[in-house]
Amino acid sequence: MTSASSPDKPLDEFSLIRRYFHHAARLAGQDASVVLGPGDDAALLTPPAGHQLVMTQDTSLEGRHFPDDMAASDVGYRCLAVNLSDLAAMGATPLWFLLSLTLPEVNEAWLADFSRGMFELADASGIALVGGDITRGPLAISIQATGAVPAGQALLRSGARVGDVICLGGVTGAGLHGLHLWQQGVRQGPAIAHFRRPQPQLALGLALRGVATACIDLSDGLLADLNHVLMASGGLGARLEEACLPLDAAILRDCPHDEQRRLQLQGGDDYLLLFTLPQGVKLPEACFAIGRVEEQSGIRLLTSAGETRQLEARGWQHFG
Ligand SMILES: Nc1ncnc2c1ncn2[C@@H]1O[C@H](COP(=O)(O)OP(=O)(O)O)[C@@H](O)[C@H]1O
Ligand SMILES: Cc1ncc(C[n+]2csc(CCOP(=O)(O)OP(=O)(O)O)c2C)c(N)n1
Ligand SMILES: [Mg+2]
Repeated sequence: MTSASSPDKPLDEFSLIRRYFHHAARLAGQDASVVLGPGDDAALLTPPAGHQLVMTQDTSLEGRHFPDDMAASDVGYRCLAVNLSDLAAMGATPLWFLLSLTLPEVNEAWLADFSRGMFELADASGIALVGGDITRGPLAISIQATGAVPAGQALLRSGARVGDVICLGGVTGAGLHGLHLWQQGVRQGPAIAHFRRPQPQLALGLALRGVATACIDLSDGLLADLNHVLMASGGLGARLEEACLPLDAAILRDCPHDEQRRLQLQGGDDYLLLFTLPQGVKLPEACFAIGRVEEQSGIRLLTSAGETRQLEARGWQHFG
């Protein structure tokens, strides 16, 4: 975040909220579920009949989740995207979100860009900002998002069964590759776009309801997140086929072989869906079948040379 502050007296907290985050007025009449948005002690919302609410929260910190020289509009977009990705993984339709902002100072240019980027994705995804909180401190953005699923239809991590096909909603690796390129000063190209503005797979999540046996979104890396599904499904294992693992064209071109594998299997920040399908179910468009769920615990790779290699389910971790 740059520190250009306004020469004028900074906006007070309430004016700032009204100026940049009172989006509810634009939603009036458009979203009848929001009885009261920002402005009262709490939001007042009407859940859709016959649905269960799906709630998630993710915090993004400058320097840890996004680089300190990332454009504010991309920061706004990204912080909401990572939460929508969790709703997608549950098969939920987005409804409402709360925004908790910790700001080192009032920088109006930054706030205008941040809110523009955030609302760009909010409007495109049909999710309404209904409240939040603002405090002073090192830049941190925490979003709590709520969605809905018809009762009993949420996609869970725990439903994978032996014999299920393990599938990917796209090509992994671009998230971390984008971060590495960013750190080298690159500011353009598909991997950078992917890192700046991850695209939550909401439509795929909806299409997988009643079809997929388990689902998760990839934030920490393919192996680490697949391991969450296998553990939640009763300690199962998996066999992945090297020949079926899709490799990003730019990674193939730019990176040495070991790095290609690391980005593909352990790179975080992909925000794609990983899901399991019962054998014989048609693979959704633009998805990849990469292996099978097995009884034997652990993740194995069947290499193109026909050897079986044990893989460590390592990925991004904040601690340890
Ligand atoms: N501080 C916390 N208190 C309660 N539950 C938490 C906390 N942090 C994470 N969780 C829960 O642990 C689970 C895994 O969280 P996380 O690793 O952040 O998953 P995700 O990648 O889906 O965001 C989620 O169900 C989340 O709600
Ligand atoms: C500046 C910067 N350094 C490193 C990363 C890589 N990174 C940070 S957190 C993370 C994993 C996802 O974040 P987390 O807080 O674990 O989200 P969750 O799994 O809860 O969705 C990754 C891959 C990044 N995105 N930005
Ligand atoms: Mg989380």
